[in-house]
Amino acid sequence: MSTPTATRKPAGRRADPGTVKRIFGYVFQYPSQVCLVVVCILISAAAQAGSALFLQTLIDTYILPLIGTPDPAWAPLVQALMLMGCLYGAGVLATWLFNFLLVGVAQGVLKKIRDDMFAHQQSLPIRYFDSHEHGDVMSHYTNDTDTLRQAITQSFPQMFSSIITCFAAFLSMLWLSVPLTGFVVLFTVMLLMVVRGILTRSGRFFMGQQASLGTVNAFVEESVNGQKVIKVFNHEQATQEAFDERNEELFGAASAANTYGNITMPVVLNMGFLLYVLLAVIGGAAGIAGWPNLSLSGTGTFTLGTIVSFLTLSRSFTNPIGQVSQQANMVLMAVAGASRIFRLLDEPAEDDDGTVTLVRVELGDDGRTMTPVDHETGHWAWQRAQDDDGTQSLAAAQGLSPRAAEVAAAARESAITSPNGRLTLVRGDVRFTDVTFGYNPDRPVLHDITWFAEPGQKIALVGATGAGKTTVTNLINRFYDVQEGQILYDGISVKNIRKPDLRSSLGVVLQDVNLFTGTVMDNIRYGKLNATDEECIAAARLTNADGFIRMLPKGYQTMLGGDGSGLSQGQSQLISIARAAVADPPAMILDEATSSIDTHTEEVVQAGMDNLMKGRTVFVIAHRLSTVRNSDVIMVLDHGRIIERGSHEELIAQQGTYFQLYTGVSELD
Ligand SMILES: Nc1ncnc2c1ncn2[C@@H]1O[C@H](COP(=O)(O)OP(=O)(O)OP(=O)(O)O)[C@@H](O)[C@H]1O
Repeated sequence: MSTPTATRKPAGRRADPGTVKRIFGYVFQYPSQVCLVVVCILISAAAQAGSALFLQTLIDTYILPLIGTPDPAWAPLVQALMLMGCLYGAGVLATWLFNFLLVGVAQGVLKKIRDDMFAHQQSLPIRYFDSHEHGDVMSHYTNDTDTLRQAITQSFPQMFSSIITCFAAFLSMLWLSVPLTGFVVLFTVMLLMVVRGILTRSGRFFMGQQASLGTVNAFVEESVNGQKVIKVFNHEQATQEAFDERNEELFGAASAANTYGNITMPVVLNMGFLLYVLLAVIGGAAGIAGWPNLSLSGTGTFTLGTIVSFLTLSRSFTNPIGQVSQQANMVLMAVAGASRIFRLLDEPAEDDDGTVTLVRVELGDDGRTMTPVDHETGHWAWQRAQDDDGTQSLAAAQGLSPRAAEVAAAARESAITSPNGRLTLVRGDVRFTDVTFGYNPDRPVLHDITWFAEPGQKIALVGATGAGKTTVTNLINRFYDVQEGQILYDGISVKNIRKPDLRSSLGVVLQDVNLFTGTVMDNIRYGKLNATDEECIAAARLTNADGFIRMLPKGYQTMLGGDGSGLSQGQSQLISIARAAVADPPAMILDEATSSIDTHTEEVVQAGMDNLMKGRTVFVIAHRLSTVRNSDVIMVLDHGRIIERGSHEELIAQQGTYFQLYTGVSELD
């Protein structure tokens, strides 16, 4: 099946509204920890402001009176210092505790998000994977979640803590002098305007940075997978250039975002120093002139203690603004990452309106009575839901074209249904009527296809590359749904069969073998998770995989890498055939399943397959026409249309396209 990268969607570049709310939705799943964190942050901020405020008393009440005193009493000063130490200690302890708690909360949130993402990913339709770059999807689990971790452990708490500290410092400053506080506030408003200007510019670059990171990831993943092809075609240079282009884009977005991000703190710090100097001058002058301080604590004059304390508080007031703006950059980045994560989570899951399920049945002597059972019997049946009187599951005549209605009636006629009408024996009777389909609805790939497979037949689909053979099988197992026409499976519209049941009735072996990390035995057992070792070995024997598996260093216990490393392509294919065989499904789709197996082995495997599929329907797609000779029906597809249909002998006798292809007069093009 072709999945051209060009059709894949680029990553989104704008954060979605409501993202922060959703992040907090996850965070508040840990209510007690979050409450404790808030309390600790409050304690830490109060300790900071309290100790700064205490400086005034310390200087004016405990230190200045001692200056010039011949026999100073140190005890009160020591007590005051100890009190201040306790204040600092409480602050440090609270800060440590909330940081400690946040690590647990953040990791819990990330685990939950990864779980949700992976679970949702399993429910997404094939269309999603066909249209999104795989590396980009993967970067949701790495880069995007990492930015979120930073936001939860650092940015959000620090922002909250900064706001509280700021507020506490503000009240404390009012306590010391209202006019000086007014001056600080005015100065801060100016500072905020500068910071806002910087942040507005950096915000959009952070989203771009996350999206570019996804693109770079996707490209690296694609190049690692395609390393051999790159080398064979000497495309190292071109690949390098393509990578540089993407890397350059990432560099641009990241530099822009971080340049703006990184200048915020220095700007705030330097303006803070300026304020510090201005306050020291104004406070000092006011003190010398003896101006009233007009404080909330009662009007007095500016003492040395007041000025020192006020200066410290002014730092506690402006520094958090710098921290907030610094963290705001991180938050913007996290929101960008989280937006991408939530976009994946919001992708509509594969819909499934099917109600008909697949059950194993014991078949009565009359050939019609069916009793659902748990064990293997070699017979399956489609079971209608309790509330389905047949109009939902069986192909209803209404809304169908006359031809489709006729086919549906004929299919119903030939279906073997239990006396109570709830069970229909699975026989592998598949009928396509007037099916038109395009991956993009505007560009049909299959045009008005009508064909049928009788139970137990081996149906071969042949035709040029891109003719639509794989697409036909994609429609049978409902990776995609038809836009027009109907597909019946034992007289039941495939749309009415629950997708998992439909798919477990169809064993699929693809040309692109995907093995998973694990032993050979595990990989075969993937076809049926509760299969015993004996069943797996029997399946391997049947498909002729047993011989080479026993030659492997540890036989069935040999570990395989996810890419089937250590095996030849043909051997990987044999394992995937054994995997399908162990599932023992009622019908099978073999899409170029034996293309990498030598002709001799293929004959043996084919014999095993024929054995396995006796009495069941098999759909075979093969370019090697010798392998489809013994099919009951061969259909020749050309540009999405069936142009010939018949047995090998019939088609040869017709001397049409198949004859030309078979005899080599014409090539598949
Ligand atoms: N996921 C997809 N998205 C969009 N177009 C697709 C997709 N898969 C296949 N196509 C297009 O549909 C057409 C039929 O493809 P299909 O894979 O069915 O051909 P095929 O006959 O199986 O070819 P081959 O013998 O090369 O496997 C092609 O033009 C192909 O480009």
